[in-house]
Amino acid sequence: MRIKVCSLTQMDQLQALDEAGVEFVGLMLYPKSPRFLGNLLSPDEVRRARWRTNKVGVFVNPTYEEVMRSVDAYGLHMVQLHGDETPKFCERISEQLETIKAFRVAPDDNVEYRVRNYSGACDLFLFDTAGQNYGGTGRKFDWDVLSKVQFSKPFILSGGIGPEDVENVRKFAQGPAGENMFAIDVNSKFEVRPGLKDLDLLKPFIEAVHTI
Ligand SMILES: O=C(O)c1ccccc1N[C@@H]1O[C@H](COP(=O)(O)O)[C@@H](O)[C@H]1O
Repeated sequence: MRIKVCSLTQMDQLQALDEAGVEFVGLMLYPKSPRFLGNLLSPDEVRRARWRTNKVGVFVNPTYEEVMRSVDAYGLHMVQLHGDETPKFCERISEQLETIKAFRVAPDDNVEYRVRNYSGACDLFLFDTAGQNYGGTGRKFDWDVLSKVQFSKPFILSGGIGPEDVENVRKFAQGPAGENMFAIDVNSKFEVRPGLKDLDLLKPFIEAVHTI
């Protein structure tokens, strides 16, 4: 199973995750997040780095110009839209580069209905847990709601996934929704503090996830 590690703010951590074979790393470009990249990394250094990992810019309700400026500055490979972006906006971004549309799932949500207008407007769906803020809740939603959905796009499973979840992810990947599951996404459960990951916790987890 592929893995995305979100909200990195240090060059040495990005380097270590690339060496660990992480497929996607997230750069938090939403200024209101406690994990906001701000000027913690040099865009030039990030753009020039020769990593195999894909750099994903994470945005909440950005303008088209903001996204494109960051794509150029950091050399982003993908964009994750984690707010209330319309299908039209997602489509405009996805004409330029691979686009992940995030959906924050609440109890009893009709996921199939929520995603219905986004099939042609993005490349991947991401399912996270609904909360007071836009993301980084550290809480899981009921993954079973995905088991009944007829998916038109592959998805990334997100929201509160932590070091103890390898077997839960394995079981879910073997179930009815598993064939559409493209990757998992981890974030706050592996933090020392917002923006700084505990690599000792992450590395064995990454290895285990890669066996799924
Ligand atoms: O982490 C944040 O601060 C954040 C803010 C705004 C939008 C998205 C955010 N993070 C995303 O939330 C999910 C799940 O995180 P967690 O595992 O529950 O901490 C992840 O995709 C992050 O990209």
